[in-house]
Amino acid sequence: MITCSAPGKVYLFGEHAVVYGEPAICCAVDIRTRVTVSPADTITISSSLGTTGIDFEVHPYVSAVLERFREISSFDGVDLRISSDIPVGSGLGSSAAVTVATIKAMDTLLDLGLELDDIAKMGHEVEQKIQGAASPTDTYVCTMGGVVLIPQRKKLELIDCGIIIGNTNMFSSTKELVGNVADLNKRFPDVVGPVLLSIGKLSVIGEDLVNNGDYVSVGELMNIDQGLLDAIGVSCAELGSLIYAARENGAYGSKITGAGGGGCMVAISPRENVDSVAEAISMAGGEVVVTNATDVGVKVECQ
Ligand SMILES: Nc1ncnc2c1ncn2[C@@H]1O[C@H](COP(=O)(O)OP(=O)(O)OP(=O)(O)O)[C@@H](O)[C@H]1O
Ligand SMILES: C[C@@](O)(CCO)CC(=O)[O-]
Ligand SMILES: [Mg+2]
Repeated sequence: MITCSAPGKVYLFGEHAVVYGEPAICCAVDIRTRVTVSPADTITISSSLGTTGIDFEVHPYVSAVLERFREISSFDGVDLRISSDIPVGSGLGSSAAVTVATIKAMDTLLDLGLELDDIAKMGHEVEQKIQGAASPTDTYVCTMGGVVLIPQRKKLELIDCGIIIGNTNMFSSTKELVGNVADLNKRFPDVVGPVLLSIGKLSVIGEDLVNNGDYVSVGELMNIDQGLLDAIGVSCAELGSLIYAARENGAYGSKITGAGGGGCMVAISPRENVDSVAEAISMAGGEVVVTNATDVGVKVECQ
């Protein structure tokens, strides 16, 4: 029996624009998905979503990973169990974490010796296949851990401040939100194009600010990013009220994280303000997760 885990993530800047090749800065957080595999005669996938075989309705990401391993290796079956602290479909990279943890678990079970870069690449291919369009960001950061700049795949300094997540508990599908932005861009390219370019500029400026620990400026740029994300239709009233509650109660900055349209917002704050920001988000109706950046990417938990 082998158990592997991978972390969730929050975006400081750049979700959606990164799908169009713009830069993004993304940070792994200390909330993890665990995948346990043992050899079996047939394929069984068990999670909070149900128990299935290969099933692209219920378990699309894991099914795609297992099909991929059928192409590169041979195995009769596998008993695969998922347990996760990352809320599903909420902008914290649950799909990337389950994909990458499954790849590492199958790699370890079949003794294939994949490198981390191979795992991130396979994870990206799986997200592209299932979502239609996907950037390499989520699968790369949850493979490598830390704070990463995409598309350069460059590690930045780990951020050392409070990270407070507020979950609206409204499910949102990344595939659907990415599709909505694509439609808007098709209809109004002269407006949406420059917005996506501006989002990309935030990461160009943000790289040094992150490395220098200038979280006041990082927070200001996160607030600008939120305005631009709202402009392309991926915010909503519930996210907005959590985002403003955080800003009014001591956050450096706050914004949607991930696909938006529901799911989670993220705030960064001085450590001494974490409690007041968390309480404000909770009072505004959000489910709060206080977390930290983590350098620990995908890993074997036990073997
Ligand atoms: N613990 C889990 N068990 C089984 N499947 C999961 C699990 N976590 C995520 N998934 C799969 O990932 C899908 C959600 O992925 P989606 O990309 O829409 O959201 P997300 O990854 O949480 O958010 P984002 O991509 O914005 O960070 C689920 O519908 C399911 O197919
Ligand atoms: C919305 C998006 O930019 C982030 C999802 O976490 C999609 C992607 O990068 O694949
Ligand atoms: Mg996802």
